[in-house]
Amino acid sequence: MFRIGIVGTGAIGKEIARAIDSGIVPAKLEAIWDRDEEEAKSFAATLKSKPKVLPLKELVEESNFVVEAASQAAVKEVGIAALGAGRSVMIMSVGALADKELLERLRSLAKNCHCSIYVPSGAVCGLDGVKSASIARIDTVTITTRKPREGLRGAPFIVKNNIDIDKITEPTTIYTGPASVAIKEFPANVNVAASLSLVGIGFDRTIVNVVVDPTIKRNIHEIEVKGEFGELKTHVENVPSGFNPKTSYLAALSAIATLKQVCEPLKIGT
Ligand SMILES: NC(=O)C1=CN([C@@H]2O[C@H](COP(=O)(O)OP(=O)(O)OC[C@H]3O[C@@H](n4cnc5c(N)ncnc54)[C@H](OP(=O)(O)O)[C@@H]3O)[C@@H](O)[C@H]2O)C=CC1
Ligand SMILES: O=C([O-])CC(=O)C(=O)O
Repeated sequence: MFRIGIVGTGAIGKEIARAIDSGIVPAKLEAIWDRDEEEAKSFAATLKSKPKVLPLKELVEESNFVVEAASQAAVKEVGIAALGAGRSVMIMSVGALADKELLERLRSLAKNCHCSIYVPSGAVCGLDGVKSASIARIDTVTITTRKPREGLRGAPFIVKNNIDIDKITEPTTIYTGPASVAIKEFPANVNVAASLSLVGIGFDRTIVNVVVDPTIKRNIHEIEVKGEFGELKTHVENVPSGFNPKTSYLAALSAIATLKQVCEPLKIGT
């Protein structure tokens, strides 16, 4: 039986915890952790499985599968602690894996301990097709992320460039460039571009457009891929999480679906 530990109990971590608690994922919710320990404790008390609230080291010791749902900065610490102790890990803050050295370190730890690193599709659709297409030649990959103001507010790129997001009254492309840069400029907004880069043609050749769109209420991601296989286009209009407007509900659902797949013998999809 999987004994899951979750680091980060915000919008995604809470949804995952509730899904395990209610039996949607056939596993035990062993422990949770958040840097707001008191909040994590009150959340744990609302769950029927009453998970322990434990700092990273103890959480890893008590669990046999660790979920990172915290921040890009947390990925290194969580990944190394979990894989180093022989636990598989699921990473939500995928942008951290743009750091080639970190990615290689985590890969090699996983290989040595016969563990896996799971990266869910998150808030995008179509990674299955891109993964298949990448077996042959891919020429171009573009992702366009459109979010309402609240979905982008506070991003380093916006702050650094003094963009007054409240003065934007029509759909405006504020960034076009490689995923390698986008993921640093919008760390809480375009992790999807990182997942796409990992399955496709890498962080430098994946082009990201970020659009502030005050006319919409959903987080929209569009992917376009051209290659030897033909062409692929996906479009998803995500309901934002009620807890965190930057994060789409689908991202949490994708994490839950991935955990279900990890825990069950039947695996479907590319
Ligand atoms: N792969 C994908 O498609 C998607 C990925 N994401 C990413 O997934 C991650 C989780 O998203 P979400 O739940 O919406 O984020 P939230 O901000 O709602 O929740 C994250 C929680 O983790 C806490 N936290 C941050 N760093 C640490 C740490 N080192 N140790 C313990 N707790 C920590 C945060 O505390 P505090 O508030 O103090 O920072 C917060 O309570 C984010 O990095 C987000 O960008 C989001 C959407 C889609
Ligand atoms: O949830 C979303 O729509 C996408 C997101 O924030 C991310 O990829 O970081």
